[in-house]
Amino acid sequence: MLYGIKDLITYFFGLKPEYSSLRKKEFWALQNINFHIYENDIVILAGLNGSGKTTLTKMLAGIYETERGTIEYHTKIKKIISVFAIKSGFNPILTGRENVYLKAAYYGMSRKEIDENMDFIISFSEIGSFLDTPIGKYSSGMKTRLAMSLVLSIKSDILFIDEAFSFSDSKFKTKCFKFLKEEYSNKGRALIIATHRFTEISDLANRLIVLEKGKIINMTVDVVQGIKDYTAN
Ligand SMILES: Nc1ncnc2c1ncn2[C@@H]1O[C@H](COP(=O)(O)OP(=O)(O)OP(=O)(O)O)[C@@H](O)[C@H]1O
Repeated sequence: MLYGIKDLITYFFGLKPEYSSLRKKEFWALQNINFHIYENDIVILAGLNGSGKTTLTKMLAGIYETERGTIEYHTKIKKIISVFAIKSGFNPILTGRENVYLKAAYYGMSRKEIDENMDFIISFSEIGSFLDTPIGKYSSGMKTRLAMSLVLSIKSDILFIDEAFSFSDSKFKTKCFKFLKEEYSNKGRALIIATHRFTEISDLANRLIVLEKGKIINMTVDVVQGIKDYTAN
């Protein structure tokens, strides 16, 4: 916390903190990371708790800045959507429908865009008449369904998903994976999923990146073998 305050003060005066070495108790959350994401890539980010998946995803999505090194986008990218804590941002006293408008605004969507996407969201989520029920009465899985249907309705060039399927039933998960494959494997877009449930999505991905203590320890196009090696170790 002390370092954070010191750094904030430094930033406040328009400077960037530069340290030649780590301060006491600091460590690199990510180090020597180097890879490309291509059009039509569906990449699984795997790794143990604390290996750096979320940090990397947030950096790629532009939420965290890099302290060293660069992230370059070579193609024209109009929309990047990143999904962390899929169920967050819902207001329990508003209905599902009202919450869709609220949450979609966080993703930068206009009212017109949401109106256009609403039919898809209703049919994909399959929550039926619950759409006009306060979301506080929803189960965790129903909230996930609604939030995920909203995300999938948005035509993003790059989609980052961090552990978003935990509360979904297997039927909905399968439907999402099928949709993601159709949408992200051949339309010039890209999908990056950080997950511990990679066996469920091994068919979906064309690349696997395994992180350990902030470093890439395996990067392979043989996703099935990569997952076998990862789980064996
Ligand atoms: N805001 C933060 N401040 C300080 N350290 C952080 C912060 N966010 C993450 N870390 C640290 O960075 C490391 C990587 O965390 P990260 O959340 O990226 O791991 P992860 O692979 O996504 O883990 P999990 O599988 O548990 O979600 C961890 O040691 C974590 O404690």
